[in-house]
Amino acid sequence: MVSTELPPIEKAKRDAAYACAKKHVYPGCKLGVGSGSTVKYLVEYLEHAYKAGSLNDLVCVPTSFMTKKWLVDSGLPVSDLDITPVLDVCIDGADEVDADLTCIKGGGGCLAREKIVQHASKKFLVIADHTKEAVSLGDRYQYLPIEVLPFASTPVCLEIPRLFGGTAGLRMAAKKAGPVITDNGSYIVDWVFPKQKKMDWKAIQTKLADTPGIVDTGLFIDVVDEVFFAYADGSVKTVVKGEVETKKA
Ligand SMILES: O=C(CO)[C@H](O)[C@H](O)COP(=O)(O)O
Repeated sequence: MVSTELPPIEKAKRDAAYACAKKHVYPGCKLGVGSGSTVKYLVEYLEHAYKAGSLNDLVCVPTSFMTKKWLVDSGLPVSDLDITPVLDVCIDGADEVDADLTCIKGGGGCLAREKIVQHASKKFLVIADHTKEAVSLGDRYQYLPIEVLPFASTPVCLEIPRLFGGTAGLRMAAKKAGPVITDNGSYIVDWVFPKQKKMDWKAIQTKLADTPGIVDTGLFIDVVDEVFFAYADGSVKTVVKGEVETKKA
């Protein structure tokens, strides 16, 4: 659809996004749209398909300020969960995906809204370049983003290492003095977890979700229906709960 030469990693992100959207987005689809640089290519695909008339009556529910702006700038129909509380499909990126399709998300700080939109969707699909593929979480990406109410941030930073080891600290802004503020007005605590082979992520998620002040974590467990991993050679592998299929893009 777009033939611009891209660096290999960007091309892989685009291949993953296009392959997923071609298979799963249809006219009238109520679509949750994730956040991050891979999702930017999903928005590019949607714009072209919508303007070409092949995605009539599409409705997009964004997971972040940034994605909403991309959708609006692309002329795509934008809604929210008050108007469109039940979605057909949600497509999002990830920071790492393990062999059980458990994901770490939140590198862009949008994890709470991403999880809410995912939960509102009948199907959840992940698009990723090959650098996100792992056997176990922590193989490539060493920290878990956690959204925290500002009032609770110091106790939470102390409690997480006490419970599970590692270190935890506030994510600091790059072009502002002080912490990153999420779209919900919260902080992000990045927990650098210990590099153990077997972490019980379900138990960790339960414990963290029970901790006062934690809004949510970037762990997405047992919610992924299909992952699209794209590689530098142009192939795209889809993984559906244990079943793998690889296609040339
Ligand atoms: O969870 C996210 C944002 O909160 C993103 O989906 C994740 O960080 C992947 O981003 P990218 O596609 O830029 O690598």
